[in-house]
Amino acid sequence: MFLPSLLYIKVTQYTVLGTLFPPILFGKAVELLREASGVSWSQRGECPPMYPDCIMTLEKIFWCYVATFFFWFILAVYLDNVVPNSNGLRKSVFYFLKPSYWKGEDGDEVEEGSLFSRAGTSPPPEDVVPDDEDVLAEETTVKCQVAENRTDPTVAIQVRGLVKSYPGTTSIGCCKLSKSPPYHAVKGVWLNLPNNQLFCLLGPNGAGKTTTISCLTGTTPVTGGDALIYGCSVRSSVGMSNIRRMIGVCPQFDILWDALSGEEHLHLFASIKGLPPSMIGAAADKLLEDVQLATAAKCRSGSYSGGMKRRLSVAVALIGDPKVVFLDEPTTGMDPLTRRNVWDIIEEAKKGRAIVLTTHSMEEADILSDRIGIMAKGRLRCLGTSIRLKSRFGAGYVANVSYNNGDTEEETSESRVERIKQFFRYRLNLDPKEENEKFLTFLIPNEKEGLLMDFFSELEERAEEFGISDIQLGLSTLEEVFLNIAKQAELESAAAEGDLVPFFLNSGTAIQIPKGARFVGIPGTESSENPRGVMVEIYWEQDESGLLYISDHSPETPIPPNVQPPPPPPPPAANDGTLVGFAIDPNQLTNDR
Ligand SMILES: Nc1ncnc2c1ncn2[C@@H]1O[C@H](COP(=O)(O)OP(=O)(O)OP(=O)(O)O)[C@@H](O)[C@H]1O
Repeated sequence: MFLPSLLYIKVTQYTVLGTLFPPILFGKAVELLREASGVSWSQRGECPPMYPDCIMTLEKIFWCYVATFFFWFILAVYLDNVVPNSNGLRKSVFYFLKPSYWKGEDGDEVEEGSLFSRAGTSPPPEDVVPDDEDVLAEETTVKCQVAENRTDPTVAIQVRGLVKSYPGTTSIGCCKLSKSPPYHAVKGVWLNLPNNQLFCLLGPNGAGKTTTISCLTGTTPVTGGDALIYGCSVRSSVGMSNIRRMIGVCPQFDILWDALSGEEHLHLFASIKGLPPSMIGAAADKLLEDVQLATAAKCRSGSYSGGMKRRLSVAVALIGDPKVVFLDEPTTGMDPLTRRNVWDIIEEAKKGRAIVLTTHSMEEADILSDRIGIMAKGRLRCLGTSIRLKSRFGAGYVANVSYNNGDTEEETSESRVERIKQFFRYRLNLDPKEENEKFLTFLIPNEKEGLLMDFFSELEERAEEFGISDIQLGLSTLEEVFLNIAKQAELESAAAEGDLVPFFLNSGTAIQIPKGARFVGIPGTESSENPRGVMVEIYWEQDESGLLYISDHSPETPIPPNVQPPPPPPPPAANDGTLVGFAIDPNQLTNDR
């Protein structure tokens, strides 16, 4: 308190200069008060002469200051632990009562949800046997390895029935309690991801890709199951600290400091990852060169474009030579040229490490991945190489037939096109999906695969006769596979939720049908001719936001006699009295047909 006044005396001849420094002004004020009141530091334990019965002496005030310093400091540390961080994680309100906290053994013991909400316990997600044979085979392999306690040295990441649920929370509002249901974002994923491979995780928005990556990188705690990265468990705090040393992460949203340059970011992360100081400069320069940021290396990242920030995030993920790299939509916002450059970097980075990539670009997945898994609604729906997925889940093959224009009056291009179409119709029972002046496009379903060899050899032999200039045959695209899987998952979930949507029969009658149902029986259509009544096949599509809508429906056909009547008969009516159609299990129809 007296040091500033001392300074003031020292600079008293430079009064103007002294007034520039607030502590000196404050010191002078205290000095004046002290002189006026007669209070001095040496008599701090006594009341001032003018207030002989004072409650607080200067000494008491001093010790109160010391005590409140510790009080506010401890409160700040407590609130820092119990108020949810940016990932919604916090320690329990009574964390300081646990001995493990004081022994430094509590590691990642965290809870989720806001401080003023009570996290309920959520029932685990239903244990469902995967429909897909490849997903089931992978699950069986991992389960066997776990049961036999066998580790495969080629496996970098082993995901063991990973579950992530966000429990329903009870929030206390101003006058009522509101309760949200639990949400299972990841519902039991089993996977072995080998070293030297890039595994691409695809899925529509909200499928659970980022949540899976967050669980594997320790950003969010897992609810059930486990995952091992080179034998270290994400559930243990010791395992997690080993994992953090082994991994590089490019998160979905850039976590960069605007004030630091690209070069400073790489130096910082290289030091955190323990790279020897002598190697940091060279490693950072090489990565900056690779991601084409060498010229902007010394500029503050706050001035970078979105694409440059993504490239810097990719470089941050790769610095320090991590054994496992997680890239969550790394090429979002990049122009096609830069994206190709980043693909080269990722391709190069595969050597000696495992990479997990999520993307919404099917081209990126096709080019970079060694294996692809498609997730939807928290479950892995299919698994395999791009070619396997296309042949199993694609619509089949795409044949493009280009033809020359007819050059004689008898041989016009129309007559040529008609003959090609007839050939396809007669041999494969197919009509073109697309037709223009130069070529015809046919979609050939997988079940016709056996006929294709003979069909295309004959077409090639007769190419001159048909005026065909070129034939291209390819597999359907990964995009089609993705859309099929996403639609299937949406249909399953809609059917499980039991929502009803309006539907108009050809006669104009409105009925309600279960959302997502493929075959729907129409109540009240039973007759002597059709004792089970009639049904329609509904063709569902997804709009741009993924919502299901009815694109078309088949004519009304009799329900086969083996189809079980809906429980309970007669079908219930909707609230407004509209009849409700009943879903027919497609298996009953295929057995019959
Ligand atoms: N803290 C949370 N509380 C409740 N639900 C959450 C929380 N975080 C994520 N979710 C939900 O979990 C689901 C999966 O989200 P996730 O981010 O993993 O999806 P994604 O497949 O990565 O989607 P995108 O392609 O849009 O990134 C979403 O429905 C999301 O709303």
